[in-house]
Amino acid sequence: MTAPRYEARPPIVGSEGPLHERALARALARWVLGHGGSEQLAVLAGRAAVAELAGDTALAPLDQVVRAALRREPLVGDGSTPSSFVLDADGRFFLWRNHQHEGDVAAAIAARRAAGTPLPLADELLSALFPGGDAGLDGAQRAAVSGVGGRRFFVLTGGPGTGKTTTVLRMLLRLQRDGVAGEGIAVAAPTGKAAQRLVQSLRQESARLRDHLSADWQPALDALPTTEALTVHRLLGWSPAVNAYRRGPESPIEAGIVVVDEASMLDLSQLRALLRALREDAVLVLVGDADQLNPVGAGSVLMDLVAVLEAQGAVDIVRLRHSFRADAMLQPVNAAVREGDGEAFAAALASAGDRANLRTVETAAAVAREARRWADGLAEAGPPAGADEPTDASAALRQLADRQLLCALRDGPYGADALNAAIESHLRLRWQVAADTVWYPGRVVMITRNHYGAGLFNGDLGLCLRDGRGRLKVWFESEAGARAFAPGALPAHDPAWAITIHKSQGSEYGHVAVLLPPDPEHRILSRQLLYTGLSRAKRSVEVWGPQASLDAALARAVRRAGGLAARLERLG
Ligand SMILES: Nc1ncnc2c1ncn2[C@@H]1O[C@H](COP(=O)(O)OP(=O)(O)OP(=O)(O)O)[C@@H](O)[C@H]1O
Repeated sequence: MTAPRYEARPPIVGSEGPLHERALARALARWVLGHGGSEQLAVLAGRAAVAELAGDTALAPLDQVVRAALRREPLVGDGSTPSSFVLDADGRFFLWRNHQHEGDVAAAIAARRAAGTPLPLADELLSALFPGGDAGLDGAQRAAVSGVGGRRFFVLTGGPGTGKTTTVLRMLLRLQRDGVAGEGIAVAAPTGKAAQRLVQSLRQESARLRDHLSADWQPALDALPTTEALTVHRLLGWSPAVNAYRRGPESPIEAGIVVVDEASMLDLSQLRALLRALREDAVLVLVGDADQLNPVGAGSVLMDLVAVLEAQGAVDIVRLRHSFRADAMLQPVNAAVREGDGEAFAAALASAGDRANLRTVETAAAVAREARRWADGLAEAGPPAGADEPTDASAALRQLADRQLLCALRDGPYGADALNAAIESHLRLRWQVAADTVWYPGRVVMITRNHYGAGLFNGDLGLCLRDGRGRLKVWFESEAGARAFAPGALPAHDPAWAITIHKSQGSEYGHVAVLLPPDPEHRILSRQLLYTGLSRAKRSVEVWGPQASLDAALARAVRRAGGLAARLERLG
C-alpha cells in the first residue's frame, strides 16, 4: 500500500521579499479571507499593497480569466461606487484609495485645462522679456511665456540648466502684468532645499533683469516671491497634530498663481492634495524634469502627465531641451541615456574624449582601487586651509562642489556608506588624522533632516574648517555668504564623500563619477537613475561599473504601474 500523498496547499503569500512586505501582504490577505473574498483575491490584494510600497498605484492589467473571476467578487467594484478593491476597464487592479486619487487628479487637471482661454503675449512684450536673446536657443522658453497666458494649468519640463527657473520668472512677470496674480504668487518645491534654491534663483534673475526692463515692468518685478521658500507640505498647511493638510476646498491657498518646482518628486497623493487646495481660478504651473527618478511615494505623476500631454501635441506643456550649463560634449551623452539608446551612448562617449569615461569596476578590489584613486584626487591639495573669513569658506565650498562621487546604492560593498568609509579612511591616513577624531578640517557632511530654525535643509553640504581662532566649525553655503556652525549644533547628518544618486537630485557638480552595482540584474538599475546621476555634471563624467550594468541601466525604463495616464488620455 502506498502512503497517501498530501499536496501542500500553496501559501497565499509567497516567502519572497522583505519581512515587512510579507507581513503587510499577509495582513491584507487575512482581511480579504475574513470578509468573504476568495484566495485569488487575497493574493492580489497582498500584491497590490506590496506594489504600492514600490511606487505602483495598481497592478498591471490582469488576464481575462482573472478579470472575469474578480468581477464576481463582492469586495471588488468598478470604481463607480465605494468598494475595497477596484478592477478598472483595462483590467488594472487597485486598492480603492489609489483608484480614487487617480480619478480625482485626472478630473481636476482636465477641469483646469478646459477652463483656460489662451492669451498669447504680444511679440514686443515677449522680446522685452528676453533682452538680447538668441531666438534659436530661447524659442521654447518664449513659447512657454506666451503659452501660459490665460491658462489655469501649465507644465514646464526640461533637464538641468535648460532655463526652467529663468522661464518661470518671465512667466510670472507676464501673468502679473495680465493681472492674474492679484491674490499673490506662491512658489514651492517638495523639499526644503529645492524650495530655497528656487527662491534664490528667482531673486538673482529678477535682480539681473531689473536693469533691462522698462519702468512699466517694475511693479511686476517687485511683486515676485523672492523671500519665502515653501515646501509643498508647508504650502498645504501640513498639521502633524491632526495628520492632515489644513488647506483644501474649504480653506484654499490664497495665491492666484502657484508654481511647484522639482515636480518629478511629487507623488500621487501630494498632487491630489495640491489640486484640492487651489482656488478654482488659480493658475498651477508644474515645473520639473520628467526624465528624473520617480518620487519616493506612489505614482509617477509628472512623467505620466508629460507623456500624455506630449502625445496629444498639447500647447499647455513646453519642453526645454538646450542646457545652458552642461558642457556641449555632455549633452549627447545625457540625451542618449534619456532615450536609452546604447549605440548613441557609446558614440557620444567616444566623441566626448576625456569629458566622459567608463571605468571597469566589477569586483570589491576594483571598488577599493577606485575609491583610493578618488581619495587621492581629493587629498592632493592637502586638508583645506582654515577659514579666517566666510569668503575663504565659500571658496573651499565651491572647490568641494567641483567633484562628487554618486552611488546607485546606499548599502553593501558598492553603496555610498561603504565608499564613504573607504575614502575617509584613506584621507585620514593621508592627512594624518587619528582614528578616534570625529571632526577634522576637510571633513564633508550632508544634512539629512530639515532644520528651519537653523536654516539648514536635508541635502545641504557642509565642510569642516578651522575658523580664525582655530576652532573647528562646519561651514554651509548661503546666499549671504558661508555660515559656520559648531559641529555639535548640527541637525542629523551623514558623511558625504559619496552620496546616493537619489540624494543628488537638484544639485550640480563640475565632475561626477557614478558607481553602478556590478550585478546587471539589480532592480535599482534604470535609465532614470543613470540620467539623474550623469546630468548632475557640468564639465565631465565617469561611470564606474561593468559594461553589462551600464547596458542594463540603459535598457530599463522604470514605468510605474497605474492608471493615471490612461485616465488623463480619456479625459483629453
Ligand atoms: N535663454 C537663455 N540665454 C542664455 N542663458 C540662459 C538662458 N536661459 C537660461 N540661461 C542661463 O542658464 C543657466 C540655467 O538656467 P536656470 O537656472 O533657469 O535653469 P534650470 O532649468 O532652472 O536649472 P536647474 O533646475 O537645473 O537649476 C543660468 O545661468 C541662466 O542664466
